[in-house]
Amino acid sequence: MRRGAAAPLDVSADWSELRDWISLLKPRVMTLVVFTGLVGMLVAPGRIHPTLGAVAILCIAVGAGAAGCINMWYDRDIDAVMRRTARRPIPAGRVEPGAALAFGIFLAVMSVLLMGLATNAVAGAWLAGSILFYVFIYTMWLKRRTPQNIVIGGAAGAFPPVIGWAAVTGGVDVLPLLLFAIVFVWTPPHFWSLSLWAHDDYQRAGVPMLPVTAGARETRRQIMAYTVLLAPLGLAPVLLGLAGWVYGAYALSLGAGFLLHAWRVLREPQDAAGVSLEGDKAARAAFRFSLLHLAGLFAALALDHWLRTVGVLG
Ligand code: HEM
Ligand SMILES: CC(C)=CCC/C(C)=C/CC/C(C)=C/COP(=O)(O)OP(=O)(O)O
Repeated sequence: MRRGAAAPLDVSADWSELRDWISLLKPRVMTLVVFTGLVGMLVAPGRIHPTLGAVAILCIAVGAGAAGCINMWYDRDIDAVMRRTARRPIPAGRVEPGAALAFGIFLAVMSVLLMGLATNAVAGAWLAGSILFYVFIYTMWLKRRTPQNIVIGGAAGAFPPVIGWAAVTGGVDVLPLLLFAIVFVWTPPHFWSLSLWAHDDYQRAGVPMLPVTAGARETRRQIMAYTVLLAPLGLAPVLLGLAGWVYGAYALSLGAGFLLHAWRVLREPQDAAGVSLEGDKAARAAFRFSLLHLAGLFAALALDHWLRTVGVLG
């Protein structure tokens, strides 16, 4: 190199390092979490300045991401032995565990403080509670101890609509509690569908997910049971007069669609031990549908609310 010439910048190295830090926040999973928070905010009565509303959504995104980052720090031992997670930045050795923990705690504290300052203390407290629940109750306590980890721990992922609502109103009401219940009951069939085909990973890591402790057949039955509960719960906002028929029509179709997927999971061709003969085809489809179901339900609620607000519907 000529004396005095600047050293070439290795942009690709910088980019892949940045990508690692971003991936610690589990951005793909968090998009739907943030969307449910946004809808909680949109359907809440009252007004919030658009800038403050955007800050509140950012806080939910960063807070949820921070919780995911601390989860990855704590789970680095089991993530290293699971095929699905072995390439994550900490087990792959690209990010120091201590640095990831500091990053997660810093973002968690900042998101809660900013939420409290930009909106109100109630929303800040709900956000803090969700992060603490996900980190301490789900990750550090239940995940490695009981197959009910998802059922109880799933509450953490159900808080965002309540947080969004609280950011606007400073309180809580029946509709956000119903939205909480919907995400809460949705989480087991969402996750257990995935765990049916990720079973070997969890077994190797010694994580007591339902297919490992109770077998695939029982997991399929439980998926069906929660989906049966979810369908009427999805309709509850209409039945209680808190949403209109547009939402009701979507809730009915999406609930029926999820039930059909759960039925196919139950009837999946399987051997005597319950192992799928088709590579868990039905479970993979049910997992994909679970994402469409929740996104569709919340989008329909926002649409229904908007149509009724502008007076297109009564
Ligand atoms: C304790 C509760 C939950 C557990 C254990 C769980 C588990 C998982 C797992 C293991 C994956 C695969 C992602 C990966 O390979 O990194 C996944 C994907 C996903 N989850 Fe969940 N989940 C939970 C709750 C939720 C909630 C509440 C939401 C949204 C409201 C959600 C949204 C998503 C989305 C959008 C994906 C797809 C991500 C992608 O495209 O890769 N999950 N979930
Ligand atoms: C506002 C706030 C704090 C929201 C939290 C959102 C939340 C709890 C989302 C759950 C999503 C998720 C990927 C769980 C997987 O945990 P896992 O450790 O079982 O999955 P892994 O094996 O992929 O790490």
